[in-house]
Amino acid sequence: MNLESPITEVKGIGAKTEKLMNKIGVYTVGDILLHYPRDYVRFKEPLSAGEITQEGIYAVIGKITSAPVLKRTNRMEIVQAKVRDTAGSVELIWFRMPYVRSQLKSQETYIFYGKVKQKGRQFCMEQPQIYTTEQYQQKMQTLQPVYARTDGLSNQMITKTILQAFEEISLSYEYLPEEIRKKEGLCEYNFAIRQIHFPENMESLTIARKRLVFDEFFLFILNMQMQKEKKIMIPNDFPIENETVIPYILSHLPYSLTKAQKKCFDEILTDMKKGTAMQRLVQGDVGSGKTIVAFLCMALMGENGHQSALMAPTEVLARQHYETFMGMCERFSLDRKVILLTGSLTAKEKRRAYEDMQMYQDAMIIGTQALIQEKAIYQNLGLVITDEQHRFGVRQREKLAEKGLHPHVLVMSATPIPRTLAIIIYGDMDISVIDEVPAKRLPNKNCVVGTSYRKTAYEFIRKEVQKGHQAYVICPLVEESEELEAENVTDYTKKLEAYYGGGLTIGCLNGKMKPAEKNKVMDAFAANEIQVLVSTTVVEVGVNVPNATVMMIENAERFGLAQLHQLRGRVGRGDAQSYCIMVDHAQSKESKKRLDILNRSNDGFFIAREDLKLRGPGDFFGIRQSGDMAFQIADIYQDADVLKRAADAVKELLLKDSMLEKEEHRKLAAFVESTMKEQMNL
Ligand SMILES: Nc1ncnc2c1ncn2[C@@H]1O[C@H](COP(=O)(O)OP(=O)(O)OP(=O)(O)O)[C@@H](O)[C@H]1O
Repeated sequence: MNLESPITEVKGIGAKTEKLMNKIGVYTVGDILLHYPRDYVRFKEPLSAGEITQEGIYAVIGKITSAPVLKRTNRMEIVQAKVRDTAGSVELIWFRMPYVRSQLKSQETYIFYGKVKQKGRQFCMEQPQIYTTEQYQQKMQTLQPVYARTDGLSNQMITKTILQAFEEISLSYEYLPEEIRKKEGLCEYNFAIRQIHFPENMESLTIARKRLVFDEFFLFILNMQMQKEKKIMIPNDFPIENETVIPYILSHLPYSLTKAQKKCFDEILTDMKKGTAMQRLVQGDVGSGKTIVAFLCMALMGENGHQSALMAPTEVLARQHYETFMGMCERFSLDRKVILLTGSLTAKEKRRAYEDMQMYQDAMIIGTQALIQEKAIYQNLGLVITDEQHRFGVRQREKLAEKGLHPHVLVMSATPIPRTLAIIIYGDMDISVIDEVPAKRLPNKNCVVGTSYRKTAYEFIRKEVQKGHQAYVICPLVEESEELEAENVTDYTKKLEAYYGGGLTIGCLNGKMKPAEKNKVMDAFAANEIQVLVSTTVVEVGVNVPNATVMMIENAERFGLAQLHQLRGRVGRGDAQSYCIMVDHAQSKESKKRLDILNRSNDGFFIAREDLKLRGPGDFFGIRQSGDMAFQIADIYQDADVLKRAADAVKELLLKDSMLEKEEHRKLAAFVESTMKEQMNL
């Protein structure tokens, strides 16, 4: 077995599990090993039965007071037992596990681990894991991985598969040159990949993570720099001869551009008139007005007879932009074809979109990744605008170039990255910054509260809705989790429905829904048919419903500051005063300190800088700052130092051996080559 072997070669993986694995992007043995945990949990200090006073995940220590009983219903067998102390008891229930009965001996002490629910006045633990005291002590030393997963594929199944894969595979390669590894004090790849899944302790996890983060940055920058070396300047094939559309649009806009928007557009215009194709990044804080800049660019292209495309990260956003652009064309009486191309269009609609792309040489085309697939054939594509999530790297440019296309490229980013870091990450691009929001807008009012404040928050939401406004409530999880204690949208929606008792219309949105369902919910929210939207972070990037004025975030402590800032950027987009309520479940000193930064400022760049100051190595549980960047484990904020070191290491390496031809760099060259090929297969 090797890394390229199909996942079915791992013992125990049949066709059914294979399908589920595919759903989380796992096709090969290599894929599952790169499916890093998204969190870790420590086994908790055990409590005695009487110490349990509310629902949650617990370890309960105690004696089984009487022999477990086995009950048979016509559907299944159920084993029941009880742990008891003088202050209380917890009932234990196992479904479809009759063998448990013979495992447990009356009057012996065990530790039971699992989720406790309250049924009437009795606390109940369902499907608890059983440990002896010694076994549990050992477990407490280790950290348990928690993986991103899908319905039907349990954390245990993923864990088992990875353990099995480690048994069967020999991981002996080390591609990082010894010199770099030593200088940077990095552990071996072998060690890192094992420890990231099954860390022996916190220290080894930190060591492992350091290595993998370094690798990710190092390979990314190396790739970029090597391509840059090879790259010949692409000539600008799209002359701008007519600019009249710009002053025309600007004079018909209901507002005037901010100074920062103007400066940014001027920089773009200068690029477009240069002899070579543009490659520019526009960084703008949430709500700073990037969309109008994109529209101006695309209108200009159309005016000069060139097509342009805007690639959004999600269907929801693509549709939103499409509607906005259609609306603007109408308002400015611009006779320009706007085409929508996304994966969820029907076959007939897609065919129509392709035909329109053939017919209208000056069209504005808006869509998702579907825009760069085989069947999308352009006429004279002069400009591609994308966002950082699908950062249109050299690879994708090559993909377009294969089709004979060399458009200008504009990348839009709402992640406020300090300039020093942006220069490294976007080393192959020029950078513009929109560093102000429209002046008339009222800054959001923020508060950080505990869970006891919920009722007040719900009543506040009710009042805002009565005024005609809308609210978002964000939860970290889609559904209840066995491993993580955090709110989930499924149960929360029910809870809110029960609370408001039909008085308010509640909607539910999450990433697992089909695109068509998501569109329906978003359309209903945009039309104010849904007044309170309970959602995961799928609304994070770019959603623009200016009528929404409340953003309530449950488990705010579980999100990165940049992510929270993005989330609250969904409100305060219209004229009305908006509010962000962050519910801190941890109430720890650290979480208070972090959330206070958001409380104090609405400026994304300030937040990013403060966040950098606060963070230390190893400070990463449950928090992925910039999940929207191209990195799997590395985090540009938290790992800013490593990013700089990796950039220096690449520079030094390429100075010595610019094409990686030396013997000691062979393995690295081969590795870079293979990762590049992978990226080509988009
Ligand atoms: N100069 C301006 N003055 C007043 N309003 C503006 C200005 N520019 C844009 N807007 C409005 O501000 C709102 C937010 O703009 P836009 O959707 O472009 O934000 P964005 O930069 O894409 O932010 P995000 O990254 O959060 O999506 C829109 O409703 C837009 O019409």
